[in-house]
Amino acid sequence: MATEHTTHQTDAMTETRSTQPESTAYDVVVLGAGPVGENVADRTRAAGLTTAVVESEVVGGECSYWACMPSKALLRPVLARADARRLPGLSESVQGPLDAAAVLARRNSFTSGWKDDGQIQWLEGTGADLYRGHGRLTGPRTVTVTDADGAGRVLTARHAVAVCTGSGARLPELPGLADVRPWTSREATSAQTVPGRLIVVGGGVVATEMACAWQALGSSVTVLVRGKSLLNRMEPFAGELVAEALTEAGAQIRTGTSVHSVTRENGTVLVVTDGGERIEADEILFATGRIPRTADIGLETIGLEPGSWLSVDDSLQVTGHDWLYAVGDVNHRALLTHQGKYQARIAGAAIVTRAANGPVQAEDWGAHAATADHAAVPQVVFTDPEAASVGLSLAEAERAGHRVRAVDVDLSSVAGASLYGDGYTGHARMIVDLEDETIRGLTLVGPGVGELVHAATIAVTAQVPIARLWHAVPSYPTISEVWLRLLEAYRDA
Ligand SMILES: Cc1cc2nc3c(=O)[nH]c(=O)nc-3n(C[C@H](O)[C@H](O)[C@H](O)COP(=O)(O)OP(=O)(O)OC[C@H]3O[C@@H](n4cnc5c(N)ncnc54)[C@H](O)[C@@H]3O)c2cc1C
Ligand SMILES: NC(=O)c1ccc[n+]([C@@H]2O[C@H](COP(=O)([O-])OP(=O)(O)OC[C@H]3O[C@@H](n4cnc5c(N)ncnc54)[C@H](O)[C@@H]3O)[C@@H](O)[C@H]2O)c1
Repeated sequence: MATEHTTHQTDAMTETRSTQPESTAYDVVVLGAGPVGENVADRTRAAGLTTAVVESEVVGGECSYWACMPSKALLRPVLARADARRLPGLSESVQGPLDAAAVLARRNSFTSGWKDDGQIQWLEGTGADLYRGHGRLTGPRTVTVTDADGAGRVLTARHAVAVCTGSGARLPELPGLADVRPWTSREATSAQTVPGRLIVVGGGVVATEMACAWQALGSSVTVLVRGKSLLNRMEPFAGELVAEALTEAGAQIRTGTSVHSVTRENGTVLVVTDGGERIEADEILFATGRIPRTADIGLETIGLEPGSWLSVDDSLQVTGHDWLYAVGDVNHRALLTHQGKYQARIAGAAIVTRAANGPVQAEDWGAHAATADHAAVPQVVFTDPEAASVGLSLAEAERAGHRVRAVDVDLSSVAGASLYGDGYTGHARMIVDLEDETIRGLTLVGPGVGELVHAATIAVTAQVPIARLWHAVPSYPTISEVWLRLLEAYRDA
């Protein structure tokens, strides 16, 4: 790959030569090699733009090592056992505890022992140049990389810098919290032993998934939720059904409960709640949201606020800087790997088109607009039962001023669901826009529904009219027949 090495020193400056970092020019510099940075680089390289990628930890980012992959590796045996336990003839042989050591070992293999050789190989296959070290903007179009030995290197970008530095765990401000050595999502996904008792603080996705995993692996889990319910960004029945199942699995869920203080003595964690209750545990996980990894990336050198989420337009360009893109978690549009990778494809295409002075298709659903971020973000919560959604919930649709109707179906009425497992419990809600009779959102909760959500994503994204959906016939007897029940419920209401 052609790169242009420039030495900024003149002969008159030879005495400073040894202290000036070497400078290398690229078409594109990508800061952060998580799933999103990798995909931006893949797109710009595919179009022949020279591309540098800077990574301070491991290529593959949070998702591969401390988030999606290890968490789902922990949860998969939990969900498989729960499914098996719903089937007479099979349930008798899966009544015992999970082999936690084997589950943790399989999880370890999915993170390649937290080594990134495979991901580096993939990245190098794209033709991008990898720089290991901490990257900071040091002015417009300029990134300085400081490696582990403290040596600096300057990378300049002819066309674009893409900030893809992701997010980190947010901890509440509680006195002495650092001394407690709390778990964040990193420890919750990488722990090598099962704590006897685990307190989980938070009611979001990380809290519910990790409560489900560690309870099944043998911990006694207590979830402290400051609000009234779990998963409160989804339809209310999602949090209710997941809470019921977690409770049935043995976890304790305390809603309306905040941590007043937390200490650790002789290895034991003691939480005093705002109601004065004292709860002891061996570990405590704070699953209390995310902060952007922008505190130390030189934003101040280009007039932006360090530590802030980076606000972007639909082509992922940072407001006020035509050479700067912020893609993935760092822009706070949708903190999900698949959505960040979608943004990466859009941003990559926009960078390539602008570099060639081509026409930018920034209109809704155009090649250079991440419109789905507003209209059709899918998500699967891998708890037992799974909760899957795309688009707007009823509350979100109403808040946005859409004239909608919610259509509800009990999933146990679907033949495929009752075959899937005895006592199948689940629920579906479709949000129909009454202006054009298209679907604005769909939420499914129940065992195995995660694999169903993409059909809904297509329907929402393509704005398929209800009249046409009648011709999309689901196979009998699959859980997908919920679509028929939803259409019937809409027609007959
Ligand atoms: C426990 C957990 C489970 C999750 N499960 C799912 C799931 O099942 N499905 C899903 O879609 N999403 C899931 N997510 C969300 C998903 O992990 C993120 O949306 C995704 O990782 C974001 O990708 P990213 O590339 O934007 O950021 P990251 O994955 O955070 O990658 C950013 C990269 O930038 C690097 N970096 C940061 N600063 C610098 C710097 N100054 N210089 C050089 N490099 C730098 C970091 O080291 C890192 O490698 C989960 C999150 C958590 C916490
Ligand atoms: N399967 C998946 O798709 C998946 C899995 C895990 C995480 N993620 C993504 O990662 C992101 C982060 O997840 P998360 O669960 O950490 O964040 P979240 O924003 O989903 O949930 C945070 C929870 O912590 C609570 N909280 C915040 N501050 C608190 C405090 N001081 N005290 C008590 N409770 C507090 C909130 O009320 C909320 O219940 C999410 O946006 C999610 O999309 C996705």
